[in-house]
Amino acid sequence: MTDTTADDALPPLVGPVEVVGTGLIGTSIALVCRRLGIDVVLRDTSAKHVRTATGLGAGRVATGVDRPQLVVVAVPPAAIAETVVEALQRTDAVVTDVGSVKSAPLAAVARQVSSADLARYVGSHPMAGSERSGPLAASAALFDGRPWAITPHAGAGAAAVGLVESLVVECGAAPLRMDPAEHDRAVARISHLPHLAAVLVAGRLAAAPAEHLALSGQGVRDVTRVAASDPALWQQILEANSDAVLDLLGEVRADLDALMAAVSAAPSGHGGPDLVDILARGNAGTAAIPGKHGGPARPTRSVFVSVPDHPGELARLFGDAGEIGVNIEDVHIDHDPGRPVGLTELVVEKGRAEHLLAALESRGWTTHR
Ligand SMILES: NC(=O)c1ccc[n+]([C@@H]2O[C@H](COP(=O)([O-])OP(=O)(O)OC[C@H]3O[C@@H](n4cnc5c(N)ncnc54)[C@H](O)[C@@H]3O)[C@@H](O)[C@H]2O)c1
Ligand SMILES: O=C(O)C(=O)C[C@]1(C(=O)O)C=C[C@@H](O)C=C1
Repeated sequence: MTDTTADDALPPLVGPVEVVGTGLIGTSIALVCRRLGIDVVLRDTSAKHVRTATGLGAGRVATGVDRPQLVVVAVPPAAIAETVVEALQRTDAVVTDVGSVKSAPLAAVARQVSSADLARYVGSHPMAGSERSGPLAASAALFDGRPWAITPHAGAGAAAVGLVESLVVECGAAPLRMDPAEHDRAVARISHLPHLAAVLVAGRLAAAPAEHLALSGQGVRDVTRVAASDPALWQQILEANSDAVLDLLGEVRADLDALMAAVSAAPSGHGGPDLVDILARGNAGTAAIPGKHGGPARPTRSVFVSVPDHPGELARLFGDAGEIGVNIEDVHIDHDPGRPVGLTELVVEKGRAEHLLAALESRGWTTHR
């Protein structure tokens, strides 16, 4: 894997950019391009999605005479290869796709186009998204600071690779060049297995007694968020990467057996050494996840603030944090049923938390230490 990039050496993205698939990812990319003043043309098998995306200001409906500089294919995984082939044959543009799996679509495209056309195709994959689908979930800020894999094949043209990297940089993401097969093994571990773990945990909730669910706190929400994603999309992702996913599931099956043995061996339910080793391995895994901006994760601390449930109060809290000079790394908002306040958790750099607490209190905010 290579961290790129010398921005000034990249070919400029001037457009038009054609986006095929105006869902969450396609419309988000289109919004970024429009913000840069680039002409964006939109295509989708769903006329409703194109209408919604144009209504959001993401671009205009494609015509028969557009000459795109770049085509971005943002359709579901099973439709990627045929859509990339169609774009390579219909235009003379550079073509990228944003699909979650890279090797299988590349192999299918390579079987169907000439090597000259294949040189204009460069796969990519933004590591940003949501459990929501469709254009209404889109945001121009979706890719800010996120990794975005670029997975050129051996015959890809240098200018085509550079143009795709320009798109990634313009979207505010961090480009990482990777071999397609290595990419697929990586996402099996850092995206597909976590998704399946969330699904298994959330599946245990589906028919749970109401009095169990009434106790739900942040832990279960943190672990299950992505399980709310579109099952049809994820079926296609997992089928396209089944070998790498199955290898990991086999390892997890062995881990589960070890975990069950450790729990049952624990003296009077208090956890013996094996159990604590397994739990500590989880600590090591979470510590290994790089921080939002790459490199090791910076230690953070949560600052809890009560926010009155009135229009403008959250904006005032964020404005105050900005004036105090503390960067908010993440935010969670919990509503207290029956009370006109929300509990807002601001995740900030650990060393800045005390300063933020004191400064917010001096401005009249109710904090929880
Ligand atoms: N959802 C995520 O978090 C995420 C993140 C990174 C990459 N991806 C990848 O991006 C791609 C799009 O995912 P999404 O979340 O935006 O899905 P989405 O369902 O929000 O959007 C997909 C869009 O493609 C359209 N479409 C379907 N078949 C088409 C076809 N043959 N031609 C033209 N349009 C077609 C649909 O109508 C829809 O508007 C997928 O390949 C997915 O693997 C998703
Ligand atoms: O944040 C989320 O909701 C996601 O699931 C995003 C996520 C991921 O696993 O990180 C999911 C699938 C995509 O291929 C890329 C990104």
